[in-house]
Amino acid sequence: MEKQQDIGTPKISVAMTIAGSDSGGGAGIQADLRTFAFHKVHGTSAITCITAQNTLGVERVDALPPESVVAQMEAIVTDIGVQAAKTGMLLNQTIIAAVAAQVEALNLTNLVVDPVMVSRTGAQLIDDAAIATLRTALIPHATVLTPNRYEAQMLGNLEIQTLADMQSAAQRIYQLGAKAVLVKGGGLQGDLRSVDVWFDGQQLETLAAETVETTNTHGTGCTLSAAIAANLALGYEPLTATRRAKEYVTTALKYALAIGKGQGPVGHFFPLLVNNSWSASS
Ligand SMILES: Nc1ncnc2c1ncn2[C@@H]1O[C@H](COP(=O)(O)OP(=O)(O)OP(=O)(O)O)[C@@H](O)[C@H]1O
Ligand SMILES: Cc1ncc(COP(=O)(O)O)c(N)n1
Repeated sequence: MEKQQDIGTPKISVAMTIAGSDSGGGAGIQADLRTFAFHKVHGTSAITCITAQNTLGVERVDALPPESVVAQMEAIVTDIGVQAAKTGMLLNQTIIAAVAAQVEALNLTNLVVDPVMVSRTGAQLIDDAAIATLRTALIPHATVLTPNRYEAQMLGNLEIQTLADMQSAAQRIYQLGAKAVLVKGGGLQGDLRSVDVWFDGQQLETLAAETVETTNTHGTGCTLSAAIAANLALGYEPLTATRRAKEYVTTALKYALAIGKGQGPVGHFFPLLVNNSWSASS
């Protein structure tokens, strides 16, 4: 018998998401793992809570015990190892405190913190005690912190209407200790919806993209932070990782999925479209 040729084992980067499950598959863990897969990064997950959710909204949320979240992180990092991680919906103060302590204990360095506190429509998702712990215990560990308009208003303690307001917010929030802050424009009006502002203590950058006219925007924030983490895992510098992630989100928004009766999710796998159809048959 002929000897099988050794083709070797290709190396793959690994990323971890610490976030909630979205039963509708549009945001949370599901969006993060699809984003990692698109970037050819192996995705691992520490689940914080289970949401009963669809394109119309969240019906119910069940938290996992903080010990479970911490154990998932430990199981992943001590065996497989990760080159980058992101946090999404952490839900309550005890989970936030436990995740922050574990980030420190496991010495996670490339960390994207998506401070899921207020929805794009302005509804507060976590209580004040949880926000306080996020601010003091987790945010200082962030390589990139990605608040949306309302989260930035809360963290920066100011109103945001204009590009100048976004710039002030990024500079103020930077004082909380993240290495870089990206204030996202999705919750603003007109073309500011597709503009984000970056501040890393030195560079103040405006990241602008084409505005996509769609109501199917569910999961854009999760997808952006997961794509930043994927690009960090691939070895890109934080600002480059963020620019690449923004390009990905913009294209995914162009191919957003018109499913459900509400806001459909972005189309993570647009390169798989054939003749503008998702149908598997030719
Ligand atoms: N209509 C749009 N066209 C292009 N880019 C957009 C649009 N809406 C949002 N974005 C971009 O999507 C990313 C996510 O921003 P957004 O402010 O929507 O975050 P979020 O509120 O956390 O997300 P979500 O809407 O999923 O809760 C940002 O880079 C933002 O600029
Ligand atoms: C489980 C879970 N996590 C996060 C979000 C917010 O998602 P996004 O801000 O990307 O719409 C969500 N709706 N559900």
